[in-house]
Order: sequence, then structure tokens, then C-alpha cells
Amino acid sequence: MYDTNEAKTAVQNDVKFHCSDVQVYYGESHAIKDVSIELLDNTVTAFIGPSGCGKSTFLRCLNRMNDTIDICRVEGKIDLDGEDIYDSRVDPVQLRARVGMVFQKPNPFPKSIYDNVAYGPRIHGLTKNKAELDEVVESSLRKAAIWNEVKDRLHAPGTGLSGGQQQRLCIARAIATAPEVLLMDEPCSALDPIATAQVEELIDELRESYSVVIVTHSMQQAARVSQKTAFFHLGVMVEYDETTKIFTNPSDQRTQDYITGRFG
Ligand SMILES: Nc1ncnc2c1ncn2[C@@H]1O[C@H](COP(=O)(O)OP(=O)(O)OP(=O)(O)O)[C@@H](O)[C@H]1O
Repeated sequence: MYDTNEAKTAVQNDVKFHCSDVQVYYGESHAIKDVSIELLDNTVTAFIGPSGCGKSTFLRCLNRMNDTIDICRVEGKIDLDGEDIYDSRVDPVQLRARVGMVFQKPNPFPKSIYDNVAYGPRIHGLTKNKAELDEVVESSLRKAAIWNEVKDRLHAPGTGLSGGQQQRLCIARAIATAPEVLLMDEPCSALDPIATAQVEELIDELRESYSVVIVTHSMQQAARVSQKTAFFHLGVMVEYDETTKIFTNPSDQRTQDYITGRFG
């Protein structure tokens, strides 16, 4: 039913994130229950599940974006390369340079294309001079597969690009701080089919350099772009396995019901 690519399966890659017994509360409401998962390097992991099951909440735990929500409380342990990201010594701003994020709606800053990409390297002091910064901007735009479309108008506003171009600009902005992990929260939901195909192709390329975690409502997209899939339901991670296995022979009846469209 779903077109998965078994040859792309990545089982031997290193663990980037080791999450154990993660709980998330919004006030009294228990949104994520006992989630334990290992997320691999050089792998695209898809989070799927019905609306409200907690996919975005769990994704936001991985770079402490939930810290910005007053009523949100995270418990359990989340290690990135063996280091606890919730340790009081960890600076969330530095963490977010290592664990970049791309949102549902393209959100370029009201700045030029160049300045959008240069923003992260500038605030983190990653380059020594203008020539180095130019290089980072160019290589990030190239990796995000948008260089050829913008190279002659780097000083035009980022907000003047099409939706698909804006999303690739946001991916370039996330890549510019040399992250190790890219979190993508429904990155194609505001894009047309052509822009979606371009971003999906890009996600496949990004996997060579990063660990990519993507929340998606589209099971076809999860099947196309990911090697691992986690299925969430009512705040619980029901099943986590090779994408091929999840879409062809899931172990849990709830996963089976979801992928065959019986609920959600
Ligand atoms: N800022 C918030 N304040 C209070 N409750 C929240 C907040 N964000 C999410 N929730 C609740 O947490 C639960 C999980 O929401 P979340 O957005 O993580 O689910 P999701 O699977 O990503 O949903 P969708 O696919 O619709 O985006 C829901 O019950 C939601 O109402």
C-alpha cells in the first residue's frame, strides 16, 4: 500500500538521542506518557499518529522548545550524544544551534535572504570574517537546494520568495549553525505538491549529514522519506520500528488500524 524503500533502511547508525521514560504535562494534562526511544544518526525518523496524540510535543522536547511554554513540564531523561540536555548547565540557545528546527509554516525573518542564513552564525560567533560568513551562507543555501534560485538576489527580502522557497530558506537557516540534528514539524503542510517533492528530496539528502526527525500527517510522506517510524496514540508511543515494517507488518493492532485508515 505504501511505497517504502527497503534498501534505505539504516539499522547500524549511531544513537544521537537516547530518551527514557519521558513524560510531558501541560498543567494537569498528561500529554506524553512514558516515552522511551533511541533516535539514530544519518537516519530520517518519522513521528506519525492522529491529531493531538503528542507528536509535536515530543519533538519539541528534543531541543527544549517546550521551555518556552509556561505550563509545560518535562520529566524523564533525554541524552544527546550521552549528555543530558535538561541538565541545568545546558544553555538552551546553544542546544538549539545543535538541534535545529523547521516549522510547519515557513517563517523567514523580515530580513534579506543573506541575513536570514547569516543570523545564526552571527549570534553564535561561528565565523571570523565576512569571507567566511559568505562561505557559510552559500554552502547552507546549496545544501538546502535553493542556491541557484537566489544567488543573484541575496539581498532581497526572504519574505518575497514563494512558500516552497521560503521553507528551503528556513532549512538553510537551520543548517547554517552546523547542527547535528534537524527537527521538522510538518515542514510540507503549507506547500504545494511540487515544493513538497523538492523538500522531500532535500530531506533524503540531509540524512547524509544529519539525524532528521520529522512530524508528518501524511503516511505516504513518512513512507517515502523515513527509515524509522514511531507511531503515537493518546500520548503513548505505541510502536517504533523500521518504516517498512510499520507500513507493511505492524506489531500492534492500533498501528494497523491507523495505517489502514480505521481511525485518525
Ligand atoms: N501549548 C499547549 N498548552 C496546552 N496544551 C497543549 C499545548 N500544546 C499541545 N497541547 C496539548 O497536548 C496534546 C498533544 O498535542 P500535540 O500538538 O503535541 O499533538 P500532535 O500529535 O502534534 O497534534 P497535531 O497532529 O494536531 O499537530 C493535545 O491534547 C494538545 O491539546
